[in-house]
Amino acid sequence: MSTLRVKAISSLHAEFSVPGDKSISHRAAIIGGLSNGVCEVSNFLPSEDCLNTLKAMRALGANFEIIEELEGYGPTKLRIHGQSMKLKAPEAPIDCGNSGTGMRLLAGLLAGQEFTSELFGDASLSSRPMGRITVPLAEMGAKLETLGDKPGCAPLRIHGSKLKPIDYDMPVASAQVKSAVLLAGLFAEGTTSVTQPSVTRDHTERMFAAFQLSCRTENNKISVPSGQMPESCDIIVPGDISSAAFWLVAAAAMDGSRLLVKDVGLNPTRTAILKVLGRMGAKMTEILHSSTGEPIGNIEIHGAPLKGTTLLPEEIPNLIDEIPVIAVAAALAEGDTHIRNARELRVKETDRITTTVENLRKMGADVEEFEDGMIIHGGKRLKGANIESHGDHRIAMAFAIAGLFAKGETVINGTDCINTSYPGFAHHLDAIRHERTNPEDFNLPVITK
Ligand SMILES: O=C(O)C1=C[C@@H](OP(=O)(O)O)[C@@H](O)[C@H](O)C1
Ligand SMILES: C=C(OP(=O)(O)O)C(=O)O
Repeated sequence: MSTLRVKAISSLHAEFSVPGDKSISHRAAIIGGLSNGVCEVSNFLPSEDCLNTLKAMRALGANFEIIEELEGYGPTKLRIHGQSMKLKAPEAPIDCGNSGTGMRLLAGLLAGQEFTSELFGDASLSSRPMGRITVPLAEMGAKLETLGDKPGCAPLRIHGSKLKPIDYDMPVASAQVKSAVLLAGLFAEGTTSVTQPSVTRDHTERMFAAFQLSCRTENNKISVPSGQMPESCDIIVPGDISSAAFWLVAAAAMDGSRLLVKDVGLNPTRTAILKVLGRMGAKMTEILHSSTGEPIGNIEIHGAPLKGTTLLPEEIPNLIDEIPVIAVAAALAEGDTHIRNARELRVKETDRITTTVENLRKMGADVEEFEDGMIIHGGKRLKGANIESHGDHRIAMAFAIAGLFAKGETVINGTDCINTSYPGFAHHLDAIRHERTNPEDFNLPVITK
């Protein structure tokens, strides 16, 4: 089991970009693989989650060629050969690894195929709820079996069939469920709609538009007609704001620091963290430099003494993956931070309410746990501790950031999981820990094939 050791730093002055967006990379692999030609994808995220989705699409017939590779990880630039909506039956069960997004989106895709397939994942993924997708997909006419030891959990056996369209009132604010139903909708006979209880990330809708698939959003109802063919196109994946969030928090909480994160996704359904850090007192400027498809830009942030805040219920889905590191920011801020209405955290890679609270307490923070979140009474000096990631990438990275502020050494146990979403995190952490200011020290090694 690998570990990271972190000590406090006194300044952070850096400029760099983070690897590609995980959500967008999954969708580029899936929709590119369905398209009617060759798609070049730049800044693809070569993390384990996205590589599993890419391999899944290859098992379904959509091959890819690597143009550029992040050394030791996988493709950052590739060419996907679309299958014009005609997938082949995979020869073996498909491994989704640790990825809820991969499994749920692929299940939607497979529900409409005229063959039987199986999806499985690691222990964490095998304990996450799949009923949220099997229910609407069964309503569309697919037969899905959950084969896991835990009821309603993976592995999934999917007996695909001709689908009928549904008008689905989604009970949870989940972009994965929405996307699974919309992908299935491409293979249904008629128009499929999903109504979401509040705005969730809209990368599927934007990716559909990039591939010239008609898809309408009106008052939180998203509708997709069937009988469409995705027109192949080239995709540039922006940097992942969920990865940038770790450094944004580090800079925000360090008075006198300056950080410039370049070429990062600024999709408004993902930027709630910027609003929260702004309310906490961080000084920020966003400069948008491209807004076709997915908005991309730079974020410049200056640290300041932070104060507590309350996360708004409608913000929760738009910063769900950033909550562990927001909790770290809250522990470093003066006053109370209320994180409630966030029950969804209990069904992520770990129960992130428990794992965040447990590790914050180990570091000396004052935290109250609730069924749907936590209240953090900030301002106590953090102390180094032995942190357990429990195999959860966001927990491992969030507490590496906490370690940059703690008295004494912080040891994070179980850091291999970081490759789920952020290859190169250890390199960036090393540059930050050594208080490097030269942008070149942050570059990750890319090999052209
Ligand atoms: O659609 C996506 O790409 C994602 C949606 C979110 O999950 P939910 O849809 O379960 O909220 C998020 O936590 C996950 O990391 C990525
Ligand atoms: C929850 C996450 O991802 P997924 O649901 O795809 O496993 C995450 O990346 O924090």
